Amino acid sequence: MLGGTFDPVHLGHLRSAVELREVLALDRVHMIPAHVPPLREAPGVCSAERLTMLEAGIGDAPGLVADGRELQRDGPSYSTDTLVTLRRDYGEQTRLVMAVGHDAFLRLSEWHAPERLFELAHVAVIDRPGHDAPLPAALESLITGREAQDAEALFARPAGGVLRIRLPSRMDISATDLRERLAEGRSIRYLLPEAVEAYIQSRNLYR
Ligand SMILES: Nc1ncnc2c1ncn2[C@@H]1O[C@H](COP(=O)(O)OP(=O)(O)OP(=O)(O)O)[C@@H](O)[C@H]1O
Ligand SMILES: O=C(O)c1ccc[n+]([C@@H]2O[C@H](COP(=O)([O-])O)[C@@H](O)[C@H]2O)c1
Repeated sequence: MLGGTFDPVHLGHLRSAVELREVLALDRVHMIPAHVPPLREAPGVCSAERLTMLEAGIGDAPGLVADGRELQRDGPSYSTDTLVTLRRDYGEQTRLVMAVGHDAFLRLSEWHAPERLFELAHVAVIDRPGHDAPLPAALESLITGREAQDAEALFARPAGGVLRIRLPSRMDISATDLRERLAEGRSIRYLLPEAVEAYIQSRNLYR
């Protein structure tokens, strides 16, 4: 699972998904837009449009799935609730991984039921350029004893571990920067898939 606000999806997300799948030999990466992101203000673009952009961005990429399951629930889109549904789909013994960028990981101890999260999945932390702040004390204690040195050690169990990953193509791209560029009438070309740019232009989003 790679969840996000995806407002809009960009190449930082998509390359991370492709490389996670390769590096961890995953069958599938479910990219799941948050309907109601729990720890940030409501996005300017509705979840249905963010899902449409994600579908356009993924195109026919093997193993990547634009998964709209969080749009089916009201209230904050807690990742534990989503992982419960993925667990139900894949069964108790399947190894599940929730991937987050380092910036999102830093706030994990503020999430809804973080201990429960580790009963449901492993957490893979993706290194992200410009985001190297040290872990807060509450997070350090949450992950004590959970860190795995490599994928083999992580996957000895179906859930409960933490793995830090430095993916080959780290990209200094953020949705915040894309929204600012669009608001200022500057180019976003080559920072996200052309199909997503075309959708944004056709709907005049982020102006
Ligand atoms: N360039 C990137 N490289 C690696 N991980 C990323 C990158 N951009 C986002 N992520 C991760 O993808 C997930 C979803 O991110 P999100 O949709 O919030 O994108 P964002 O670019 O961080 O957006 P915003 O600037 O609006 O906060 C988070 O776990 C985030 O850390
Ligand atoms: O479950 C939570 O409490 C929770 C709190 C904050 C963020 N998340 C999830 O983390 C992912 C990245 O969030 P964001 O805000 O960085 O786009 C996305 O799937 C969110 O739903 C989840």
